[in-house]
Amino acid sequence: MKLQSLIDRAIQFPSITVAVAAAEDEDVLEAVQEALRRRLSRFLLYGDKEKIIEIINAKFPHLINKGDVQIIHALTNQEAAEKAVKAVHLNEANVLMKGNVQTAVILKAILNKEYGLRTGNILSHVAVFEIPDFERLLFITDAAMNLYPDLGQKVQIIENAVAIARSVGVNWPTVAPIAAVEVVNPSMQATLDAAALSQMNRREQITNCLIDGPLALDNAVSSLSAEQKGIKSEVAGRADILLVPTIEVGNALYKSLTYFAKAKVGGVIAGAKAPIVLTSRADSAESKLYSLALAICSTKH
Ligand SMILES: CCCC(=O)OP(=O)(O)O
Repeated sequence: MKLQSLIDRAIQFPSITVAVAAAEDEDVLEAVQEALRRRLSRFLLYGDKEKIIEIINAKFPHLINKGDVQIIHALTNQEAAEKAVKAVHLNEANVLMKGNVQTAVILKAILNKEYGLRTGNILSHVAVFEIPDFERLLFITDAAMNLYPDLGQKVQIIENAVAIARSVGVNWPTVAPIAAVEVVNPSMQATLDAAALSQMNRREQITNCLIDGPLALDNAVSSLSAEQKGIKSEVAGRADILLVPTIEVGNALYKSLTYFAKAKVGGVIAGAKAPIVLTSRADSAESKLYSLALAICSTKH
């Protein structure tokens, strides 16, 4: 399965409005151009207006006369993030998109008690990868938001990721809580949580998916590795979603897939009032477009 399938799916939904925080970035504006070309969405671009127009004039001149794009000036990245979040809060936009702004700055606005986008649920990051020589899309959570989730938070992180996977057609995803080993070790919290999550799934406390762990990364994604190690698990070698134990594991895995394995990626924050497109600032325009498609698929239409 390819990430292009996300765009094919997103095209079928009615066009929505996306609020971009700190849009003064070439890759962001290229993704905007590609989304407009496919009639995926309209855009409210928040940021340094002069810089945005300068990049558009130099690189994407067709954008400037589009009625589907509105540019709103903001003095700082923080102001751009606040204004974009407020636009979603006020239902002027259906999706929020991180532009050239640090994750921490946009998260602060998202979590604002007055105008932020929190619901009762935990917010968590879900990334989906198309990896060369790997036959299916692989979801990884959480590489960007929750630092050291406890068991209760992991339950909600899985539920958010399952909802995202289902929104793009992976209807009964297999979930591997990842650890350094595939046996329960009382000294390793990740293995204890993985065992508890698997049992909660068996007892239908976590539904719409199949969870089994702990699994190490190799036996989660490779049946051969699982076979060689004698691991009997319905998820081993078949994992659709990898639940990582900490943000460091998730973020390093995310970036090693994109930098070393040349994977393509799309990423969103789930569990908020509206989907939030959140990639690394250094990700390509293509990745930002896939992320937008993922957000559109997961929007309540
Ligand atoms: C999903 C990756 C979040 C991240 O690490 O963003 P930056 O690279 O922009 O810090």
